[in-house]
Amino acid sequence: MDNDLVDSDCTDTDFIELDHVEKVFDVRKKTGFLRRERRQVRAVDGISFTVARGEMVGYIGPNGAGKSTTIKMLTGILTPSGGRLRVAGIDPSRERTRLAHRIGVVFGQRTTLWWDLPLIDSYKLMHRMYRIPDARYRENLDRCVELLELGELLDVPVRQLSLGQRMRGDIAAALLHDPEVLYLDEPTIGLDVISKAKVRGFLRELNAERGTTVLLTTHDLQDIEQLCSRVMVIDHGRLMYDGALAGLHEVGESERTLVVDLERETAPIDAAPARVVKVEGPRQWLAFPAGESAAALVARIAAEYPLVDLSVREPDIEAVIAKMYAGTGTGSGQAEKAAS
Ligand SMILES: Nc1ncnc2c1ncn2[C@@H]1O[C@H](COP(=O)(O)OP(=O)(O)OP(=O)(O)O)[C@@H](O)[C@H]1O
Repeated sequence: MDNDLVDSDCTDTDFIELDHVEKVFDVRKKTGFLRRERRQVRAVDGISFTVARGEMVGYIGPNGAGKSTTIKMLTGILTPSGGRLRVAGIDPSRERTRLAHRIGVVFGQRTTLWWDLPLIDSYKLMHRMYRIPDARYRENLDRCVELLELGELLDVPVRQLSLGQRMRGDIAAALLHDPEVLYLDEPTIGLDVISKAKVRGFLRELNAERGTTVLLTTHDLQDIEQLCSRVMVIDHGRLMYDGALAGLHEVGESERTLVVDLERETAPIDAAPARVVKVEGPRQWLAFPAGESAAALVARIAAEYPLVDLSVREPDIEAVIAKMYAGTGTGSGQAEKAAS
């Protein structure tokens, strides 16, 4: 990584910096045959936070919360309506091209690859577009091909790749120019368990080895649990929580579910504070506080019951956030305001 490229007006602790950032969209809505009403949608409503160099942070919230809008401002695609925003000391919307050499972006629902070209041709085009020195391009490509298992896929047109293969291809594309910051918008959406594990493993390694700063939006709490020590929750464009995932579970009093398969039907398992919420033959579902260790609970059950198999299900983000609001009485903020 090119540490010598770091701007002097940015320190390692405020590598990404948002200070009361706002984004307001003007929307025209048809209200009658010839009538249109102008409305303002306050997609991001005064958000402030900093991310240190090398941090991996989850950025989560319900649909329409303002996550993508924030990421688009952080890449320079959108200009904030108010507030101050810097990435590596750069104002993204003013110096979008300069910033592009320092950041990588992966949108899970869209691809940056050329649909009809073999994967390797997209990478060759990026090599030239970003003017990546040959040796560095080769080194980064080899590393991504190895760790993301892309070797067999390089000559396959992107349109023929599975979703998981395409996602790994997109992640490699975002990293060929050695970005210091990687924004990932739903990188595991629609992937099967094995593909998710590959993507997560790769991101962990990237962060550990290269110190790449990662900002991750996702609806999958396991992404956060396995990758991020810090999570920020936004809703209605406002920052509602910033801290550890375990703390979020406490605020939201959320529960995880342990699904156990026993050798035979038994009476409901007695393992407080976990409680049986459903029984179907030899399979039982136990809800337990998300902040508690699943390993300790499993060990207790395994010692007393004929356990054959088990899995742990995470609460979904919407449920955690809904409970969080129920506990604090917040979250009913108005995101939309009539402009005139
Ligand atoms: N270009 C736009 N014009 C008008 N409104 C917009 C525009 N882009 C986003 N919005 C609105 O801003 C709000 C925040 O949208 P955003 O896409 O940032 O949410 P999100 O948290 O990424 O949601 P999701 O999880 O569904 O992707 C929504 O109300 C959305 O309808």
